[in-house]
Formats: sequence, C-alpha cells, structure tokens
Amino acid sequence: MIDVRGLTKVFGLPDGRARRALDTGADRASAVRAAGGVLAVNDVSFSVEPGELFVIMGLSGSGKSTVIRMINRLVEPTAGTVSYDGVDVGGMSAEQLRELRNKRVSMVFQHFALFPHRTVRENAAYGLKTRGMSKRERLDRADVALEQVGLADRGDAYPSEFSGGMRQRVGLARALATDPDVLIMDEPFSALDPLIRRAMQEQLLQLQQELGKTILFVTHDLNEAMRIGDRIMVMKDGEVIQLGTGPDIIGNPANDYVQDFVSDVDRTRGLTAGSVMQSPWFTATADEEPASVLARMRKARGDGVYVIETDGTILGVATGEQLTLAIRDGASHVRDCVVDDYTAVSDETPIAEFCHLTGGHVVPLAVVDSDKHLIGVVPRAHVLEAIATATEEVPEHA
Ligand SMILES: Nc1ncnc2c1ncn2[C@@H]1O[C@H](COP(=O)(O)OP(=O)(O)OP(=O)(O)O)[C@@H](O)[C@H]1O
Repeated sequence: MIDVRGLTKVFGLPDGRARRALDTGADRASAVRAAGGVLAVNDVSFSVEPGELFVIMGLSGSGKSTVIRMINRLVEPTAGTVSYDGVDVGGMSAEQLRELRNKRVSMVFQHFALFPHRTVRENAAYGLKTRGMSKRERLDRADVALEQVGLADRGDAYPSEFSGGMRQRVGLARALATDPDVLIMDEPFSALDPLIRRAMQEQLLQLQQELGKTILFVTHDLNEAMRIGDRIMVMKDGEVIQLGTGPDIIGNPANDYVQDFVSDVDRTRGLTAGSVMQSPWFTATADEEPASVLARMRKARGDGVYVIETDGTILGVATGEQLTLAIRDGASHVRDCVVDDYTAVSDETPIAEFCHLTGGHVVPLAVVDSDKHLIGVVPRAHVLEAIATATEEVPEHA
C-alpha cells in the first residue's frame, strides 16, 4: 500500500549542498553536520501492507515525525521515494497531491486543533468541506464517524465541554469522516493520562478491526507500540534500528533501549511463562475422531490443537489443515495427523527468553512440567499484554 525507499531528509541546507554532503562519504551524518545541516532521516525504507497497523517508534528527535511528513509530502524529501499503490508521490501534480491529502490520507496529531466556536459535529465534518457535498450530507457523515469513536449523541456539544480524551476522539472522528484508506497518527494519545490512553488504544484496535484502515502510528512509547502494532519500526538518530513484530523485537532486541526495557520488565516483575500462562486450551486425545476435533477447533476459532496422551504428555499438534486432509483420506484417529513441530517451555522460563517464539506457531506456546505434561499455554497476545501492563506499573525502565 505504502512503499518507502531510501527516504532521507537534511534540514538546514539548500538541496544541492545537502545532496553533495550526502554523497561525500560513508558517514553521512558527520558530512551533513560539517556542512552545517541536520540529517533528520537517513536512508529509511519500509512498506506498509493494506489494513496493517504499522508503528514507528523512537525517542524524541529520532526522525519519526519527519518520516511521516514526507509520506504525504508535507516535508519534501532530500532523497528517496514514497509511493501509494505503486504511484510515486514525488511525481504527483499539485492537484493529485491535494486529492491524496483530502481523500486518501488523513492525519491525527497529538494536539488536535478543534474550532472552539463550532459544535463537535461541525468539527468532525470539517475535513469534508472541499468535497462538494451538501451540508446535510457532511453532518450525517460526521455523525457516523462520531458514533464510530464512541461519541454518538454528543455532536451538539462544544469542544470546551470535552475532556482531553474526548477531544482526541473528535480529532479521530474528523479523520474518519473523510473515509480515508490511510490514517497517519502522530503521537495521538501522548498527552492523555494512562487510563484514558489505554481506552483509546483499545478503541483504535477495535476500529481497525471493523474498518480495516491502513494505519501509520507514531509513538515514543514502546509499551504503546507493543500493545497496538502489527509491526513496529524502531528508529534512532534518523535510522531504522529494527523492524518486526512485537515478539520479534522483544525476543531479539537490536538496541539497548529495547533490551533494557525487556530485561527490566522481567527483573522487576518476575514475568515467567508460569506467570502469564492460561489453562490449556481445549486439547484432543490421540484416539479421537478428526471430524469432532475439527468441529471443536472451529467453534473455539483455533488454528490448531495440542494432542495429548492419556497420561497428559504432549504427543504433538494437529492443525486444521492436517485434520481436514485426514478426514478426506478417511483417517479415523487424530493420531494419524499429528505433527511434533511445536515449542514448549517450562513455567520458570523468563518472558525475554521465549517471547520471540510466541508468534511462530499456529498453537500458543506450550508450558510443560519436567515430565512433559502440558500445564498451560501462552498465547502471543497474552505475552504482549502482560509486558505492557507490567511496564505501566514500573515507574522507570530507562
Ligand atoms: N524544520 C526543521 N528544521 C531543522 N531541523 C529539524 C526540523 N524538523 C526536525 N528537525 C530535526 O530533525 C530531527 C528529527 O526530528 P523529528 O521531529 O522528525 O523527530 P521525532 O522523532 O518526531 O521527535 P519528536 O518526538 O520530538 O517529535 C531532530 O534532530 C530535529 O531537531
């Protein structure tokens, strides 16, 4: 959907001098600094899939805002390309750019400027002004968007009557009212207190599921990134340090910031597989009929199931696909379609050691005792939730 290649931004130098500085040597940052400029973003490449919630995470000054401003050309890149559905933004005419910004991409900021003398509904309808719609139609669409963000029936209020969280919801409604394909959100929840922030994150995830928008979300908070991101791109000093899912990043942290974060969580909270596991999912025994196991699995919306022996030890995993094939081949026992490709940990294994494994299997991670009995399972979402919750309670992790 969005493809970014070699995106680079130098501030404080005319383009020609900036490009010459970039070309002078291996250490671009020093060359740009020596020429009197700032290398805010250096050779950043990534792509965002349709419907993905892609998080850009980094500390202040790491270049996050500059990257997203280059994505819709609010800031002109010094080098590199951005394309939407294969169309290069750099080659767009003024008219095409206006169309992109008005219709396809909406932005939500940390401090959203609402008009104090206009109602919440009028504020939410603001982005539709240039659409050539009747006022009635604009306000109706604003009402739909207000309902999506949980502010149904509050359209007649004025922003001054609203708390910070509610105002951010109006900002989100304004962005949604234009029905964009892409939402770009720059630290939208950073000014909110933790409880409201948490509620907003949950609402965003819900909206994302319902509406399937592609979302680019900027935050300096790894905790927030872990909670909401399908993938997270970690930036430092204008460069991409790491790009992956939450479990990838926690399992193989590429820098000290991420490393400290995870080990502090483990150390201070004693988070182990045992502390985050839940009781075993529904399991199957080896002599069950594949069709009945498949039916149970579908009901539980699972992709696979642990098959255990009568003494409670794990025989292996049966996935929906294997069961379906086995049924087609006339197999009468689950035993015939078990594979032993699964990962098990002990209840004392710290989260940092197994987190990266949680995303790789169709069944949640198995927690076993010393006799290989299945004593619990750890779904990926559970791990991230436990980490995010624990870090909220840790006053300092840096
Ligand atoms: N208009 C500008 N002129 C000069 N330097 C700039 C400009 N905008 C940003 N910078 C510099 O570029 C670097 C990256 O800034 P940017 O705002 O993209 O970072 P950020 O990660 O979004 O930080 P924050 O979370 O504080 O907004 C910083 O060193 C910043 O000082």
